[in-house]
Amino acid sequence: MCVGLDPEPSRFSAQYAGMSPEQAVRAFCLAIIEATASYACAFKPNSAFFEVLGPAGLQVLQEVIKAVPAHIPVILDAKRGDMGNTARNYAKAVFEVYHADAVTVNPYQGYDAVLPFLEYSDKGIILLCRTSNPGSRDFQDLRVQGDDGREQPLYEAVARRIQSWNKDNNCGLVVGATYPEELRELRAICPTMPILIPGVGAQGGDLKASVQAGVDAQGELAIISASRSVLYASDPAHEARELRDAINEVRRGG
Ligand SMILES: O=C(O)c1cc(=O)[nH]c(=O)n1[C@@H]1O[C@H](COP(=O)(O)O)[C@@H](O)[C@H]1O
Repeated sequence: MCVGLDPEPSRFSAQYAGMSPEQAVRAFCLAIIEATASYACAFKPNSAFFEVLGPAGLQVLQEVIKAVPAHIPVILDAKRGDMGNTARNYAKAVFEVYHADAVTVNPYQGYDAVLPFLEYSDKGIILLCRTSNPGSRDFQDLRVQGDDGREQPLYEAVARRIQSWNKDNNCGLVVGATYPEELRELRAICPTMPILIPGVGAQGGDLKASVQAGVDAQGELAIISASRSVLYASDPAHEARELRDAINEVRRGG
């Protein structure tokens, strides 16, 4: 169970009223980390919610990442993707300025655009494959000829190609919980890759189907991520524990 940190001050409770947006976001995120850390396998701050605060937001993002206990990985959700020297700067920013342990990357620009991230061989590079939103069908479902010569949806071709990029065993996939059938296919194509699975909770993804389809043969490596359903619950710690327990029950065959 990964807690997504997507802080929206307009949704905060009254205790944060009177603070500046950046103070409120800092205090809110630190409180969420403290309340949920014992149930979380990872935290996933989404950079948009910090960038929107202006320069102070980037400072807050740094502080929030630092506040996560050292044994829990931080996935910076920034969905980066650009060519050569730009990608090098994005990768350096993510890993050397913000000190994230992993990052979400858009693979659409191809290998050379992802390589600057992959070269951080001790960091996680989690590549968008089958995203959770309804519009993911627009391009990701298009039929293409894959490396194996077979016609297949683009998301499958992406997953197969990423297998060949995974020389340092540091790649993962993003597959939405809203598409459990596709998740099952992708787990079969990538049996040993971690899969980040957002879309449970607010987006209505099927938790049981996603866990069953997303885990590897040992019942591991499915990172089920929820943001709003945990952050804005009346008791985030309770919500996080319930989600963690529900995931583990399915892993045990429940
Ligand atoms: O990369 C992601 O994390 C991501 C991929 C995807 O396909 N769908 C998706 O919702 N996300 C992110 O996961 C979070 C979902 O938030 P909730 O719907 O509130 O749980 C947001 O930060 C999204 O940007």
